[in-house]
Amino acid sequence: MNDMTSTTETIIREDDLIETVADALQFISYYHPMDYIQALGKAYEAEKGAAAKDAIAQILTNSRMCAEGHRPICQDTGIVNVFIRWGQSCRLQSTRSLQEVVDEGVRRAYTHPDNKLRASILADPAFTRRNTRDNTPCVLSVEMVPGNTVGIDVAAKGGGSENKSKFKMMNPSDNIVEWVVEQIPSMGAGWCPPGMLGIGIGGTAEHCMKLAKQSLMDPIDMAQLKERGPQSDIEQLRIDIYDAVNAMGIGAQGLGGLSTVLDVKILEWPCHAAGKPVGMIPNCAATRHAHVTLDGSGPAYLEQPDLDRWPDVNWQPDAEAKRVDLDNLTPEEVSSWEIGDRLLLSGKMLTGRDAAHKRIKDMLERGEELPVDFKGRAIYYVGPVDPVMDEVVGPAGPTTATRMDKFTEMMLDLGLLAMIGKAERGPDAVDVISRFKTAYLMATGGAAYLVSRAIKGAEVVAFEDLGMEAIYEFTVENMPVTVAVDAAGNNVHKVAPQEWRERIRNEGLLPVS
Ligand SMILES: O=C(O)C[C@H](O)C(=O)O
Repeated sequence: MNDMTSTTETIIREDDLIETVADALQFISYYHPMDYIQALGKAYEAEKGAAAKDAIAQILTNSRMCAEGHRPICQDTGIVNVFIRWGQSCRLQSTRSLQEVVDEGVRRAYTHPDNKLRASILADPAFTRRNTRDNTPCVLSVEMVPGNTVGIDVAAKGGGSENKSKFKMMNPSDNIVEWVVEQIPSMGAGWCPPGMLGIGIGGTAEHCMKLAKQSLMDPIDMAQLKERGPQSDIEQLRIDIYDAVNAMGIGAQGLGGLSTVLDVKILEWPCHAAGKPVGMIPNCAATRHAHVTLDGSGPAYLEQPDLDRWPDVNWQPDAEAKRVDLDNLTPEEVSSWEIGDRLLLSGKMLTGRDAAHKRIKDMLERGEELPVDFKGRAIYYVGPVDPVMDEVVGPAGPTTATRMDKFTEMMLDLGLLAMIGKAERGPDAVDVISRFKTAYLMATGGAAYLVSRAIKGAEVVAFEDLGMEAIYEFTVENMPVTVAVDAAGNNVHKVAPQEWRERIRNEGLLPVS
């Protein structure tokens, strides 16, 4: 009962809130929301770009594997965002703050022994960047509302998509569609399209960003909206942005294609006459959120989805893919690869991401000897989830390679032959790659559990204190990757979206919905 006039107090027990948050976070770590997975299934059917279709197939296959195996959809199990609508007749029975109680739920979820999730949260972000080890604290927003229930939205937001958030304090007459279209190229593919765009309009600088994030909690309904037609200016704006962004041809993982966004969500709030604040936050292929309601009767649990409703897509490696023996990799072989080539990697590779690269740089500057020899090796930009049961490693998909651009010359100077990550490389990194006649390969972001099946051995070889950011040596068997930058300096993320933008325009290919 959600009764404004109710005088009875509802007691929300601390344990019930903790259990509810923990259960919801475990649930969303392995079940995609049904609306997302079905919209992605439709995008798969409609997709005409072969590389983008292959990437979507990997994401769909990964999604089903995670739903069946109860393991995380993505190695980046996110920063927890919790939105609570607290009914004013409810009282939390606890001596701890609401933040502490919700964080206890986060802690319990992320350290669950059967499905341990990755701890990605670092305290002291500007300086020592210490991992808090249990993914706390979450980012909590509370709104007091009439009633005697507590509505909770939990989301686990990936870092790659959060990194691409945008904000502009617009002039009142500025055009929002034009601004969004201007931002999209600078977002690259690090936000793991196809996903959603959440947009907040109005309020103040900080409030429009919160609205943008909150809008992503709504289910995907663009197909229904287009079918029934817009009934408000905001709905028309959603459609205009959706069509304009998909016409850009960026496609899944930036590989060129018809589906870049599956939906555009907008929330608005009145604002000052002098401005028009607009915030935009993309959500990646690992879209994870759920809604639960507490009414004082005990913990709230989410209903298990019907796995038969997952699209029937079973990704298999391309029969034409080139097999690569990493243990005998030569500069000549690397130079022979061309953008778009599908490779199946076997043998040993090193891993390393942000913190490891920074430490290597610091050690080189101090003239210290590195603990690992990179000569002739391939490096995979990844921070895996810890293994459970008989796994050698948990889900281990790629992280955004662009963040490693500033270290690329240093690493290639150490003799590295190939890099594996996700999304595009910047122009400087592409120049360095072609100057050193090496290559950048991409794995599919959002297919972390599927990728981890190719990893047969994993051993930490340096910087163990960095946790998931340590340097591992992985032994892989037929790990699927695509050549994204070749030794000649060709760049798939530059040419493919261009080609698809023209095809969409010239052949009248309608963006899917
Ligand atoms: O942290 C990660 O593993 C990946 C990150 O979400 C990214 O997309 O770059």
